[in-house]
Amino acid sequence: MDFYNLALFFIALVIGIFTFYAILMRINGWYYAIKFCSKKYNIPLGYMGLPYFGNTLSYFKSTICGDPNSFLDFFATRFGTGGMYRAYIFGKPTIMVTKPEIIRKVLMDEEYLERGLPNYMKKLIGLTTSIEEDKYFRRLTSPVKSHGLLSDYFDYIDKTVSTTLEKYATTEEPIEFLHKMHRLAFEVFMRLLIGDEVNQEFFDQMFVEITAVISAVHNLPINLPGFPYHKGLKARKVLGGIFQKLIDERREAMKDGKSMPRANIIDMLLSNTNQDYEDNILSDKKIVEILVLFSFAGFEPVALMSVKAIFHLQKHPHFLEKAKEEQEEIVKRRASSNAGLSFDEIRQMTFVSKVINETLRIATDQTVFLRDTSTTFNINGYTIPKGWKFFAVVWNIHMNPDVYVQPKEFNPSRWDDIETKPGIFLPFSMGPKSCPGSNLAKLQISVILHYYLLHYRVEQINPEARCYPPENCLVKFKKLSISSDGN
Ligand code: HEM
Repeated sequence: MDFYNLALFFIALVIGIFTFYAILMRINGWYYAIKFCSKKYNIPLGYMGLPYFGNTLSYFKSTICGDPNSFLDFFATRFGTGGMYRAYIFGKPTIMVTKPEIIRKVLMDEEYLERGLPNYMKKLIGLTTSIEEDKYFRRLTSPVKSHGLLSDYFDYIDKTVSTTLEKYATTEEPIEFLHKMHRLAFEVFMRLLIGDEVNQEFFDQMFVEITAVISAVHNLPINLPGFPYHKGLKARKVLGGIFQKLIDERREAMKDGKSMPRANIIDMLLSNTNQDYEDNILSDKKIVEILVLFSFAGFEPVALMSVKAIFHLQKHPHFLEKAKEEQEEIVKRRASSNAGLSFDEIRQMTFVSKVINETLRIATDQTVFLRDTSTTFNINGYTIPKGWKFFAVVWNIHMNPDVYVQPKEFNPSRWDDIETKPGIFLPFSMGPKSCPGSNLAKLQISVILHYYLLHYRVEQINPEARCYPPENCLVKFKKLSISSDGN
C-alpha cells in the first residue's frame, strides 16, 4: 500500500470510528424518540447517552468527583433552563427534574408515582405496595412521628446515648467512628422497631445482617460470591426470616392476650385488623418488606449525620463553642444538678437545631429522590409515559446561592435569617413518601450532640478519610477533662 492509500485508509478509519461513536451515543435517544413518538406523549428534550448505561456513568462520575452540578450544567446548557430533561439513569428512561416548584409537584403526588428505587436496590430494601396499602401503612405507622411516642422512648434514648459514649471514651484504641455510631443509632432504633423484649444476642445478629444490607447498597451491584452485593442479598433473606419469626411469635402472644409494654413499629403493623380496612390487611410479606425498609432507613442516616455534625463543629471552633455554651446553659437551668437531660430541654437547643439543619443541608448535597410512573403522567405541560422514572435533584436546591449565601460553607447561623418556605429545605423530602422518622432523627442527633458537646471530643487519626460509606474513619474518642470550676 502506497502512502496515498494508507492516508486514505486512516482517514476512512477515523471517519468510521467517529460516525460509529456518534451513532452509538445517540442510538438510545433515537430508540425512545421513535418508541414514544405518538401524539399521546410529550416528553421534554434531553440526552439519553449510551444504550444500557445511558447517563448513569456520567452521573456517578460527577458525584464521585464532588461536582454534581457539572451533570446538571450539561443539560441546562444544551436544552435550556426549563428544569425538566429526558435522560436514561439506573437502566430506565428518566425525567430529570431540577426546579423546586416542579420537584414539589413530583413529590406531592399520591396517586400516580411510586417509589422509584433502582432494581438492584429494590431487591435489598424494596417495598411494593398498592396506593391503598401505602396509605394504610403510613396511617398505621404515623405514631412514629408523634410527640407521645418520642417522649415515651426519650429516657431510653438518653440512657443509651450517654452510656455508649462513655464506653467509647474508655477505649484506648482508636475506634471506627461511623461504625460505632451506626451501632448506637441501631440500638436505639431497634427498640422502637421491635420493642423492649429482645435480647442482646438477637440485636447482635440483626446488626450483622443489616450492616451487610447497607454495605450492599453502597457498593457495586455485582451478584457474585465474595462481593458485598451478593452478601447483602443473602443477608436480606436472613433478615426476612428473622422478621417473619418475630411476626409469628407476636401473633401467638396477641392471641394469648399479651401485649408489648411499649408501642413499637412491628406491633403497629400487626394491629391491622381494623374492620374498616378488612380488604386491605397487609400480608406478612408486605409487613416484612416494611420492617426491612425501616431497618435500613431508621438508623444509618442518623449515625452519618451525627458524625458529620461532630466533624463540622470540630472544624469550626467558634460554632463548637457556641453550641457547647448553649448546652451548659441548659444544665445550669436545671433544678437539681443530678437531673439528666429531659425531653423538654431538647426544645431549648435552638443553636444545636441550627447545627443539625446546616449539617443536613450540606450533607444532602448529592441527594436525589426517585419515583416511577405507574401510569401516563401529566406534569408542567408534558405527558410522560408509564414506566419512566423521575429523578428529582435536591442538591441544587440546598446549594442555591439565592437562598443560601456561600452555600458550600458550613454556617449554622445562616438559619437565624432564613425564611423557611416550602420546598427550599428537603433533607427528609416532602409529600406522602417523605421520611416518617424526621422527628426521631432530630431528637436522637440532639441527644448525641448534647453529650458530645459537654463531655467529649474526637481526634481524627486519618483526617483524609471521607467518613462516608463504604469508607470508615478512625478517631480517638476522648473525654474532656473537668476543670476545677466543674466545667
Ligand atoms: C437524619 C436522618 C434521616 C434522614 C436524612 C432521612 C431522610 C429520608 C429521605 C430523604 C427519605 C426519602 C423520601 C423520598 O423518597 O421522598 C426517607 C425515607 C424514609 N425514612 Fe428517613 N431519614 C432519616 C431518618 C429516619 C429515621 C430515624 C427513620 C425511622 C423511623 C426513617 C424512616 C424512613 C422510612 C421508613 C422511609 C421510607 C418512606 C417511604 O418510602 O414511604 N428515616 N428518609
